[in-house]
Amino acid sequence: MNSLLHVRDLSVHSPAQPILHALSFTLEPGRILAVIGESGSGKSTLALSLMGLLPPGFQPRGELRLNGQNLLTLPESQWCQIRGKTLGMVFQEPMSALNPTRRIGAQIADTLRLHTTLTRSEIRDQTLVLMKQVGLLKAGVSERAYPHQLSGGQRQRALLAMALACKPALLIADEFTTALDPRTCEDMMALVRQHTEAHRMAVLMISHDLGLVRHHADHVLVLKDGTCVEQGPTASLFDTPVHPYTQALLSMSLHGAAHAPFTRLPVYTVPA
Ligand SMILES: Nc1ncnc2c1ncn2[C@@H]1O[C@H](COP(=O)(O)OP(=O)(O)OP(=O)(O)O)[C@@H](O)[C@H]1O
Repeated sequence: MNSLLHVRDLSVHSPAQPILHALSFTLEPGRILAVIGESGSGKSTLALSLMGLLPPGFQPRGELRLNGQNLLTLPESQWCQIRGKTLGMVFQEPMSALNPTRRIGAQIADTLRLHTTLTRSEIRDQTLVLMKQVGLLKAGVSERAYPHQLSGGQRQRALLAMALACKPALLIADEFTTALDPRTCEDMMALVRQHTEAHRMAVLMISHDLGLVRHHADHVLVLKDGTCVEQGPTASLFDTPVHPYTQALLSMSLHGAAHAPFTRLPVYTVPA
């Protein structure tokens, strides 16, 4: 089996309620898997499980294998080695992921310093290469700028530079394009695609933008109330959705709702 990520029977309980129910899927190197579903369906909980960042009191069960290793059994010290190196992460709100007191160049360099054996001058050169790749240099952003001196889109570009710095095997992207203008969004996705092709990076992408998902994802997994109701190759899932919930989700997007947060869909009960 070629899978980079093998999720089997992943369930997550919060102290109050079950959040995810026996999710199973695989992700191969170089592939993009999109997870879609209404607000509250558990997409971010899945992303946080994959990064070992579940809130206190949340209990994951099952198997989350990355390159064969079950992440759910790892101590925090080993998670710290994986995050930023094998696992890259980008989120919707970049300000919460950036240190407001450190310059952008230094924060990108930190990732390289932590996870590579590059020399000081190689790190400086590579930081500039990354800033160029994500379009920060072209936008006139200096490596000496602080996060508050950047626009939201520029901060997101800086976060992507940090996430891609160590050429991760898997990128978790949780609604990271939501606040971006269409041009920046396409630039960012193009860079992500370049990494999937050049470095065989796999991507688990969470998005409410079904146009973006259709254009960029290879596979799609549909979540409803923490349960996977349908998953499959993007073209067939969009062209011939089988599950009534998927049909309803996609028909909402046809009516122009793809770029807005989902409103509640008609209640559909998943058969036991
Ligand atoms: N820190 C938390 N404490 C308690 N419950 C939480 C917490 N975070 C999320 N939940 C609950 O877990 C469920 C799934 O939330 P989650 O954020 O994973 O959904 P989502 O699909 O990512 O939603 P959205 O699209 O709005 O980001 C919801 O019922 C939510 O209330």
